[in-house]
This record gives sequence, C-alpha cells and structure tokens, in this order.
Amino acid sequence: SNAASGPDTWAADFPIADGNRQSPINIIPKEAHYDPSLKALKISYDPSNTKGILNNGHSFQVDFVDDTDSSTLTGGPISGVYRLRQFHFHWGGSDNRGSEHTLNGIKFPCELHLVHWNTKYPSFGEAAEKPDGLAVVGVFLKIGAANPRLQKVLDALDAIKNKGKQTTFANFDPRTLLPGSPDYWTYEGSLTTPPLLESVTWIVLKEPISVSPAQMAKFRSLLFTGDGEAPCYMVDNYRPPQPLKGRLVRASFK
Ligand SMILES: NS(=O)(=O)c1cc(F)cc(F)c1
Ligand SMILES: [Zn+2]
Repeated sequence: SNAASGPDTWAADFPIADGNRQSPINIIPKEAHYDPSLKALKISYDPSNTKGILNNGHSFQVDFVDDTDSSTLTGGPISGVYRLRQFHFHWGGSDNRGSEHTLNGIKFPCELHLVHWNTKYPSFGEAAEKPDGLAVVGVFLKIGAANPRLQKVLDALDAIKNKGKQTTFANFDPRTLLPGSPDYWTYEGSLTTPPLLESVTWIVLKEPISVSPAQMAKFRSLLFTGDGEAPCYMVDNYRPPQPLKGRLVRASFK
C-alpha cells in the first residue's frame, strides 16, 4: 500500500487499527470450527431499492434505499433483521492480489462486500458504532470466464471515473452476484477502512464467483483522484489481513 495514506498509516489517526477485532483476516479452513447451530443465510433484496452508484475515492459503491425492511439479511450467525445499505469491491493492480480476506494465505484478485446494518438501531451511522451493528457478506472473485452478472455494474463505471462522481443506477438485484453454495465462514471483526469500527459480523462465502481479466481491467480504469487532479488509478484498495488475537472463525459447513 502507498506510504502516504495506506493501511500502515491508519493507526496514527485511528488507534483502533491495532484493536482486538480488526478485519480482514487470513481464513485457514482447517482451523475453522464447524458450528451445526449456525443457520442458513436468508437474503431477500428488492431491486427497486437500488439508489445509485458512486466513486467515493477509495472504491465504488452501489447504494440502496434503506428506510424500510425491503432488502434484508437474516439468519446465518446474526439475530434480528439487518438492512442492505450498499455493496462495493476491493481489488488489486494485477490478478495476484486485491482481496482483503485471504484463504490459506491466498489472495484473490477482487472481493465483494455487501454491507447491512442492524435494525435494532435507528440508522446505519448509529449501528456502525455498536459491536453487533453491522453484517458484511464477503464474496471472493476469481479469474475465469466473464461474469455476465457483473457487467451492468462495470458498464456504469465510465460515468464515475473520478472521485466524487455518482450516477443513476436502478433495478439491480445484488443476489445475482452471489455464488450457488450457501457455505460460509463467520467471525467478529471490523470495518476494513477508516474509521475501522469494530462493529462487523463478517460472513465470508466459501465459493468464489468468476471475473474475467477484461472485467478486472474495468475495475482498474477507475481513478482515486478527482477531476482536474493528476490521475491515479484506483487499484490495490485492500487492507491486508490483521492479527486474529484469539478469535474463533466458525464454519457453517463440515
Ligand atoms: N470494507 S467494509 O465492508 O469493511 C466497510 C463498509 C462500510 F459500510 C464502511 C466502511 F468504511 C468499510
Ligand atoms: Zn469493503
């Protein structure tokens, strides 16, 4: 990561960067504990909640209307109802890196995060400050055939090349981005970007989805920089794995 503002500099402004439940982590499947009490994830999204797509200067995100319980996550390791807020990605400058979570030390070229907040709190902002406030579903992307489900998202990127740009984006069902297998690992962690709040129940799906090299090039065509600034390609926007500090990683499958 670059010295100026990369992950190694965050502890100065956000001491929680060295906390006891930081994310991401390296997942070692053989060291995960199968928990038969873990429920299946229940995901119910309403595509009409899609609000827009934004280049926020560190990734791009697709935002959802979250003022009703029409796009929710329940079941799995969580209790209660969590509402979909946004999804976004992290990726590398080449196919050998990019994911935040790793599997047996292996980095994937890209990782999708679907961010949900616990409706026992009045808002996303309030929930983000509570230990059980957020639930993020992580999906690995691996190089293979072009993924037609990604294409609508990637085709919108030309309109949000620079930091701060947003455009309309409607009627997208993020469920189409999920793999077939329901198997997941889960652990208690944090946001992976500042403010690094320790409020996330992570749910990392075992089965990756595919992305082609040409599709990865689309991700890498975005800019970290604003219009009129010296352009800097948006790549390597991932935090490396953080110390487990005694946490258990549970598996929903044997
Ligand atoms: N990358 S992440 O999913 O942990 C995340 C989600 C979020 F809503 C805000 C953040 F700053 C970071
Ligand atoms: Zn993320």
